[in-house]
Amino acid sequence: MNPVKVRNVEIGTGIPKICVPIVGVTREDILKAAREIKELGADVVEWRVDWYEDIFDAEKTEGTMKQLREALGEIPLLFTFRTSKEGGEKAIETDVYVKLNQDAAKSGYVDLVDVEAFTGDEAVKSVVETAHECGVKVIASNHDFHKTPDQKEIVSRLLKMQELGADIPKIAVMPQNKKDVLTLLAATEEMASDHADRPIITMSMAGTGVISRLCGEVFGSALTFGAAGKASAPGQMEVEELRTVLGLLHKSWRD
Ligand SMILES: O=C1C[C@@](O)(C(=O)O)C[C@@H](O)[C@@H]1O
Repeated sequence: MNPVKVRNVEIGTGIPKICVPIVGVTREDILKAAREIKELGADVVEWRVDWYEDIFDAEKTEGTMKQLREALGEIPLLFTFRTSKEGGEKAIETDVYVKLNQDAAKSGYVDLVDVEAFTGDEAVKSVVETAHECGVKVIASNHDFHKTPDQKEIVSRLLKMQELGADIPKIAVMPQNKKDVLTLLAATEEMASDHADRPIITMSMAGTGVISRLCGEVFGSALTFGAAGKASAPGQMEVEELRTVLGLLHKSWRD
């Protein structure tokens, strides 16, 4: 397993890292959330730019990104445009999406970018290439807000992300019952133990899947999303509670 180092945070070793999303609409809201998260503490902050009202104005976006970087100090920043196809707030053309991510990587203000793995292989590879040239890490992602694919399919999607050159493959799926949560956990364990040469991130969403956001250290998910106020997906716990549970499990769990 090769951990991924961003600033002072090592993703892929020890307690799963906590990533807190910012889902503000205005620059003011976004910076306010950043200051609050800095107080609360987070290993990584995700800026969900699909919520931002000026995301298609390159100048304003760069200005907000710069201020966000300053507000966060040394906390690593993940830039994520979640498309409406995968549960996000806005639709976007592929070429605009690629450029947005490449510009973010080139800005020097972000440490990681999220690229949706099913954007098209060439598009994904070009984001990965630019990001790596800029020293920025890439999380490839896939979301199913309706169901949980079978174990083989989940593993094959994560493998595809690894093959496309992502530093961290990620998948979020919706359980329709408790067995679906077990399927996600089994796929996580299989991928982490047998196939992955890098950290992975997985979660089963909503209340039914909440256990999957807590047990990453056991089954092999390196990072978990926790909310500071407004959650960016169903099932996220509040950061402080999440940190407590992860710490308690870490104390007693041995492989
Ligand atoms: O990909 C993910 C995971 C997520 O959907 C979750 O379920 O916690 C939350 C999103 O903000 C993030 O980009």
